[in-house]
Order: sequence, then C-alpha cells, then structure tokens
Amino acid sequence: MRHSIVAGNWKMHKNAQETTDFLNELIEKLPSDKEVEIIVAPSFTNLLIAAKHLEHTNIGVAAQNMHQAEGGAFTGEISADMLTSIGTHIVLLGHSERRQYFKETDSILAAKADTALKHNMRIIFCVGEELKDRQNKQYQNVVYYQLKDALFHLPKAAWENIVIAYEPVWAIGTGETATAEQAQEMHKFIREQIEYQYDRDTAESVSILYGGSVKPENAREIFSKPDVDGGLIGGAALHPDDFIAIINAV
Ligand SMILES: O=C[C@H](O)COP(=O)(O)O
Repeated sequence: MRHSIVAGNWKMHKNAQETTDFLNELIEKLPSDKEVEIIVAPSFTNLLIAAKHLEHTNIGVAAQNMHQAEGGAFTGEISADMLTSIGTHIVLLGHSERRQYFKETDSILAAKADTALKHNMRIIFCVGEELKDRQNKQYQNVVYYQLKDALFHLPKAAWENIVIAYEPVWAIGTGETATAEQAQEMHKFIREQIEYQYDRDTAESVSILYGGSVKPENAREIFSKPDVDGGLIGGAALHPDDFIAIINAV
C-alpha cells in the first residue's frame, strides 16, 4: 500500500562502531509520532548489527544489493537466502552506482528482482536518467525502458512488494537537486506507466521516492509534491540530525 518512506542508503560508509553509534543516536532522537516508514541500508557487514539494534523498533533494514543466483561459485557475492536468513527482507536494486560501476544491466536487474520476490523480499528499485538524457529530452524514455525491461514482466501482485526510487544520476552526490517540479513530473510519469502496464489501482498503490541531493533544506518542498512519497537519501542520511530532519519534512 502506498505510504511515506524515508530510506537512508549509506553506500560504502560506516564501519561496525559507526553503525552502532548512528543507530543509538537515531533511536534516541527519533520522533515517535511520525507516520513514515524509516529504512536504513548499511553495508553487508553491518546488516546483522543493524538488525539486532533495530529489533524492537519499527525501523527497517535493507541491503544495498544482492546477487540474482540462489547460490554457487560467485566469489564476493551475497544471495537472497543469506540476506533473509539474517532478517534482511528489503533490498535496493538498480542503484545508478551499481549500473555505472558494476555494469548491472536491465536484464540482470530483472533477474535480481525475480529472485528477491521469490524470497518474499521487498525491493526498492532505482531508476533515473543521466544528464545527457535530460539535455536531449530523452529522460522519460530512459526511465520508461528501465522500468519496462526490469520490472514490467512481473505479475501485478508483485507490485505490493516494489517501491520505485527516482534518482536522476546528475543529482546524486552532486549537490544539484532536481526541482520539486522536475521530480513531480517524473514521478507522475512513472505512475502513469505503471497504470498503462497494469491498472490504476496498482499505480496508485506504489510508493515512489525521490533521491538525489536531498537535504533538510530542500526535503519539505520536494516531499510536498503529490506523486512524491518520500526519499532515498545518500549523503544526508549519514548524519542522524540531518536524517531526522528529512524524516520530519515528510
Ligand atoms: O541512494 C541515494 C542516492 O544515490 C542519493 O545520494 P545523495 O543524497 O548523496 O545525492
């Protein structure tokens, strides 16, 4: 069901002690009355620490990636079964850094989505165009094909477990944010594509998050848009006070 979500993607930041310190501070300072789902995505090595720390809270823990195979000779990789066996039932897939640096294609991501869903995991699936696509006015086309090639083969019921994160690549870690209007335009477009592929109820039930240089200063305006259901936060999710300020902006 569509609802507000703020997720913090820690990327390759925070060791075990830093994870513990962050979560202690987050639990201590977090307002209890916000109707927003909160998720943190630490590195693989800190997932178990996070799961144990957050056991009696309603803060969720997500992995930043997983392999599409059930198991096998894939040195350095992590399977869905490994994640769920430590209580991690949410996974980010298709982050632009995975696409760019680790050459994850839409067909690999389709296989990852299939595997995650088979293991009853929820997926936060990232899409987003590069700067050249926006300049060439191809940004909607690019995002359409990312959705179609990785997710539109799935049955309607699968969408109960999918959250979309729109992250324009040119806005990630650059300090340059999409305007609230640009975010709204794309979020509306994404919702429409889900409606055309499935139906209106499905489209209306999907939470669509914005990511890309969200900060306490700009979060409220972006989150105020009708098709923006929250954010996937990178840099500003590394500091408890900033992360909480963004949660409060929902
Ligand atoms: O997953 C998070 C996004 O890549 C956004 O990162 P950022 O907030 O540092 O721009």
